[in-house]
Amino acid sequence: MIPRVLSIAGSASQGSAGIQADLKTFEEHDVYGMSAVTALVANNSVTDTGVFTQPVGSVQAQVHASMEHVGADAMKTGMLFTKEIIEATAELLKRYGQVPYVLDPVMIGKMGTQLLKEEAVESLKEELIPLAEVITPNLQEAGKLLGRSAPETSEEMERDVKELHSFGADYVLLKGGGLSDYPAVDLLFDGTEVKEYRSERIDTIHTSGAGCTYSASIAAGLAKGLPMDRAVEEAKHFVTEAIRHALSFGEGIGSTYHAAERIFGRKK
Ligand SMILES: Nc1ncnc2c1ncn2[C@@H]1O[C@H](COP(=O)(O)OP(=O)(O)O)[C@@H](O)[C@H]1O
Ligand SMILES: Cc1ncc(COP(=O)(O)O)c(N)n1
Repeated sequence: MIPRVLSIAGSASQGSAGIQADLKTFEEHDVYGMSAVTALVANNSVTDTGVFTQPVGSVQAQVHASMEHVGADAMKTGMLFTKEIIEATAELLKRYGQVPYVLDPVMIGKMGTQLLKEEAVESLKEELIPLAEVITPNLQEAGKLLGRSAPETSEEMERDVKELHSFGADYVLLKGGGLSDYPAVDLLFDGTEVKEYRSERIDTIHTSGAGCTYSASIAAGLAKGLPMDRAVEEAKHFVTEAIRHALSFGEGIGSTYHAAERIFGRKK
């Protein structure tokens, strides 16, 4: 049977991130993608209230529908926005989530939109992180979870990836995309050993959806039965090509190109 992956996340109407990035990424990995939408994010220059949260019952109904009709080999969560949705998601994962679970602790979008309420950070830490096989914070998210400023050097990244492991996920993947003076280095910690995933830094501002694409790609790899280090390695190649061939539509931060690896291959 085709591997199946469910993403519980927000809709990013402009197509680069969130559920849209997840489903495009799942398709590129030949896995069957499903979604439970937590909120619709439609920020633009015309409206200033661009986040439309789903009621908890809607998120529950979507997960029940996909799990009862299809089932899943892996799950991922992205934008969860409220404490109530986080609590409901934790219940759903306990009921259905006996499969690898990738938690992307989405907090702030690249355009500056708040994607997790401040008062929900503690619930994320207490209720969801202990259920995760892997969490994939960026530098700012790592700082927020640890209650201090974001790491600014590779030494601080190494310190933080180790501390984050005590929150209860099996693995922590700390993404170093935000360290602009360094190559794009991410650190994976399993409680014993820190493993490094490195690519060259691509000179672009168009990285919207990079984190979503990376975590969705990891979830797809795990659904196919890859061990964590291989799933991350494959996903790192996938997201690097998606950034290399990012799409600029002329306004603001453009989109990672989810089909890049299929169309252009991997740069040697
Ligand atoms: N300019 C870049 N060139 C190459 N890789 C990058 C670049 N920016 C980010 N990455 C990589 O993209 C992935 C997503 O990371 P990051 O942008 O830090 O996450 P997020 O989108 O959650 O903020 C990581 O593997 C990171 O190293
Ligand atoms: C609905 C939604 N979810 C997540 C992100 C984060 O995107 P990124 O992968 O660029 O951090 C986003 N911008 N919108």
